[in-house]
Formats: sequence, structure tokens, C-alpha cells
Amino acid sequence: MLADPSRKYPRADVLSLAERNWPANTLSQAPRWCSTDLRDGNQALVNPMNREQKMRLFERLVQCGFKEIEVAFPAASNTDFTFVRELIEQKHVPEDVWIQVITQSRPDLIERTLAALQGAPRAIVHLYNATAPLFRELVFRQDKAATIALAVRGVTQIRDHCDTHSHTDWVLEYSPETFCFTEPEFALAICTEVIETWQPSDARPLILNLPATVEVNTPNVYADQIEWFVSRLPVTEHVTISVHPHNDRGTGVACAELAMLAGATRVEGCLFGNGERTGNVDLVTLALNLYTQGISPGLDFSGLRELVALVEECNGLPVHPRHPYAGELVFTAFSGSHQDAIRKGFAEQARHPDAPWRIPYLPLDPADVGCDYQAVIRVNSQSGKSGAAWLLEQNHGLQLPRRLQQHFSRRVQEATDITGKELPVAEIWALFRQEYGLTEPARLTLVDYASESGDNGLTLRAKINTNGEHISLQGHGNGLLSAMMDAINHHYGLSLDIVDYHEHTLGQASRSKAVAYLECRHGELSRHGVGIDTDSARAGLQAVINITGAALADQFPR
Ligand SMILES: CC(=O)SCCNC(=O)CCNC(=O)[C@H](O)C(C)(C)COP(=O)(O)OP(=O)(O)OC[C@H]1O[C@@H](n2cnc3c(N)ncnc32)[C@H](O)[C@@H]1OP(=O)(O)O
Ligand SMILES: CC(C)C(=O)C(=O)O
Ligand SMILES: [Mg+2]
Repeated sequence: MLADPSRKYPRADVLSLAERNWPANTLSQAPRWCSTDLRDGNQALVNPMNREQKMRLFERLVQCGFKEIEVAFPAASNTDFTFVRELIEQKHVPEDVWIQVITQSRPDLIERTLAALQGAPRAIVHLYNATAPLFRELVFRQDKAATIALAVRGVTQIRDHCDTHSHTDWVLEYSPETFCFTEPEFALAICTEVIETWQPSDARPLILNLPATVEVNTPNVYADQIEWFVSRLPVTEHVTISVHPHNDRGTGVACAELAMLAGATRVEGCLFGNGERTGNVDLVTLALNLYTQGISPGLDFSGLRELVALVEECNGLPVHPRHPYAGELVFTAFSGSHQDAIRKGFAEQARHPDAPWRIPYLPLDPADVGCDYQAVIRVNSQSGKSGAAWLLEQNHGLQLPRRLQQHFSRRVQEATDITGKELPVAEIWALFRQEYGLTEPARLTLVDYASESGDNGLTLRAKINTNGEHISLQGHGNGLLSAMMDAINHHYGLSLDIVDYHEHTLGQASRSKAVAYLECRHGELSRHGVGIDTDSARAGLQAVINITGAALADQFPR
């Protein structure tokens, strides 16, 4: 790296606007979307899609709700040409969907492109030529006049073809490629000539697509360029302003959003931001950004996981696990304070199911994109008490009392510190059962019991099984639990005291089980035990017995 990069990388030109309106605007509706997955996305792949993959992705794009789809660069390859033919001849294009094809402004390529569209009921022909000084000087060796003439020749050829093929509804799209580093006056001049030549009308609209072919500046500069252009355009009727951001600086989404504030009403991009170099703007992120602001995007991503799988298969590229909205980890919290906040958020949401979505750290309800809540919380050494408690609640219906959550969290922490890995829910459950006496077979189990109330409290007689041997106990107390504790202490010579007790049913059905959580003091130690039984009284008694089992294990280790 250079100590002073300024000579090698001079700063890109910045349009100087005396005033601008876009910062005061807000987004209130979705743009017209155009997917370029089958063209711009496809041309950037190591192995371009085959016919079958293109067809599957096309059908899925239609299913998502795309009404404009750039399906090919027909002059590029036989695969692209025949794909367009197949779409048309086999009538794969629904009536409300427009297919779009792209071509350079070269007569032979235009001719081949238009041949591919033969018989299409409707089509968008996308013509482009680069307009920036670097391209005029280095790639085309053309001056401004020749650059304009190249665009006009292409538009004329397409217009003449459209005139003689009027059974197709035609739209022209013109892109001054490299718009974002073209002199604004020149971009306006060439687009004005295109308008003059095409003569946009209700029957033959025009799309002016202003690409950030290579992102070279901050998104506010792009927005300034769009506002400058839109506010000076001589003709706006039947002309749509479209943007086509790339992501070289990692701000493609921001560019598209600010460009919409500045007057663009159509956006071209690819699913999950596939495309040349760092990609085209990501249409899924853009659409879901709108959705999470309460604006219907007009695109349906309810099967997002399946869409990711299809796109990964077609592109031969993975979608990053942290990809906005779509990555497999984006709805997952490992860290303790996030888990705590999310869990509280879900509890509040359950109390007010019709209230607006207000879950900390989760801007989108995973269910809206077809995901469940299983992965929302996962546990490793960064996790807190809410993590394991949430998983036990979601998977086993347990609602652990706070002090038990804290106690179990320390056990989980010890376990994850040793392995350095995630503790999956099955292992959390195994650890919980082992810690709180729910192992099978239990060290001690309640066989049966009988109780009798008198003026001085309750007398309990219980039979418990210890390693196959039945022993009979008797105790006295204010209630069943204290009587059982008394019986246990007496029989085993222990001094356990009940500190805290909670119980709840597991599930709604009449045959559902009850779970009892008991905390006892044993000398200086605090112990927790859990009992589960179809009968709530037996669950409580078993919890006492399970604590006893653990206390005895300490005194007489097996
Ligand atoms: C930013 C973008 O994504 S633009 C879209 C780019 N996509 C693609 O290129 C994918 C498909 N392209 C292809 O398969 C091939 O480029 C083809 C088949 C279309 C053409 O291939 P070739 O005839 O070999 O030409 P090549 O691709 O090298 O193009 C370069 C030539 O076209 C000229 N050219 C480039 N773009 C344009 C344009 N938009 N309009 C007119 N001429 C152009 C160049 O100046 C150059 O001319 P030169 O050979 O006289 O110096
Ligand atoms: C041809 C145009 C629209 C393009 O893909 C780009 O400039 O990135
Ligand atoms: Mg592009």
C-alpha cells in the first residue's frame, strides 16, 4: 500500500450542486423492479447458466413477482439466443411480464438480438454504449459526437425494426453505460438525442437507465447526479428513469435507495447481489428494506431459503451466511444480551400478537420469509441465561424460574468453555437432565405415597426405589413437599431446606405433564432439582427426590 495514494488514485469528480432536494425526501413506494440475474448476473459467472437453469430461475423470478426480467444477451451465445426463442415459442412469459434483452450498439448484434425477439407479444430492447471519458478515449477512441452518433444509430436501427414489427409491443431501454463517471452534461446530451430519435409515446415508452457501472463515489454523489439529470431532462412523459448500481465500494444498496429519493422509479439488479466483480445491487435487500419500513415491495420472498438454494445452484456461488435477510445466520443470536432482549421481545409479542413487530435485534419476522424461530437463538460460550432457557422452552416447553436459569447458565458456560463450540439443543437438554436429576434411570424414584392431614399439619408416607430396593419413609410438614423433605432428611441424615418452588403444566392437553422446579439449601450449597410427572403432586415430590439423589451423590459418589 502506498503512503500517499493520491497520485495513483486521484479523487473521482464530484458534481457540485448548489442545492438538492433528495435529502428531504422519504421512500414511500416500491420502484419498478427489473431482474438482470439472467444477463448481468449470468455474464459474471464462472460457468454461465445452462438452458434448464435459466428456465428454472426465470420461472422463480416470475413467481416472486418480477414484471420485467432481462433474460439474455442474445447475440452473446447460442444458449442465450435459443433461451429467448424458447421463452417466446413455448409461451413461458405470462401476459403481465416483459422480457428484456440487451445489445451493444453494433448493427450485426442488434440484428441478431431483434431476431431472437421474433414473435414476442411484448419486449424491452436494451441498448447500451459507454459514455465516460475513460471509455471514449481508451476503449472506443471516439469523441463525444461519435459517441452520440453510435447511440443514435443503434436507436434508429431498433426503431425501424419496431416500425415494421408492430405486432410486438416495444419498449426501448437506453443505458449510457458508465453514467456515474460521465460528465453530467454529456450524459444528458446523449440521452436527449436518444429521446429525439425514439420519440417516446404511450405505445413506445422509453427507459433511461443510468448505471453506476463501476461504483466510484459515495451514494450521495450518485443521488446528486440522478437529481441533476432528472430535473434537466427535456422530456419526461413516457420516459422512466431507471438505475443500475453495482457494488464496488460496497454501497450498491445505498446508491439505489438514494437514487430513488432523487427521482429514479425503476431499479435493475440481481438476487442477493450477484453480478460483475462485487455484484449488482441486491434486489432482495432493497425489497426487504422497504418491507421492514411497512412499504409493500411488490415482490414476494416468503420462500427465501428455497430461493437462496436455487440461486446458489444456478450461480454456482454461495450466499454469505451474513447476507442481509437471506444469510443462514442473520436471524440468529449467540450472544447473551441479544438473546435476553430477543426473548423478552417474543414474550411481549405473545402478549400482544396484533401489535407492530418490536423484537430487539430482529428487524424482520423470520416467519415472513418462511423461516421458523428454531435458529433465532443458539448457544455457545458467548451466551447468557436466556439462551439455554429459550431453547428448553421452545423445544421442551420448560419455563425455568430465574434462579434456575442462572444456575443452568453457569453449567452451560462451563461446558461450552471446555469444548469452545456451540452446544446444540440436544446436548443442552442432556446436560439439563443430568444436572437436575432427570436421568434415566433416576438414582431415586418415587414409587407411591399417601398423606393424611391433621390439626398439626400433614403426615406423608412414601415408598421410594433406590437401585431396585424399595424403602419406606415417613415425614411431617405443612404440605406434601415439606413432609417429603422431612422424611428424606430424617432417613438419610441430611439437612435440606426448601428455598423456592415453581410448577407448571407442559402443554395444554388433559394428558399433559406437569413440571416442578425446586431449589433447596444444603448447608452452604444451593441445589436445584426438577421433577416431571403426569401428576403435579408427584412431579413436586420427584423434584425433592431428585435433589436428594444429587446431594447423596456428593456425599457418597458413585
Ligand atoms: C457493463 C456491462 O455489463 S455491459 C454488457 C457486457 N456484457 C457482455 O459483454 C456479455 C456478452 N458479450 C459477448 O459475448 C461479446 O462481447 C459479444 C459476442 C457480444 C461481442 O464479442 P466481440 O465481437 O468479440 O466484441 P468484444 O466483446 O471484444 O467487444 C469489443 C468491441 O466492441 C466495441 N463495443 C463495446 N461495447 C460496445 C457498445 N456498447 N456498442 C458498440 N460497440 C461496443 C468495442 O469498442 C470493441 O470494438 P473494437 O473491437 O473495434 O475495438
Ligand atoms: C449495460 C449496463 C446497464 C450495465 O450492465 C452496467 O453499466 O453495469
Ligand atoms: Mg451492469
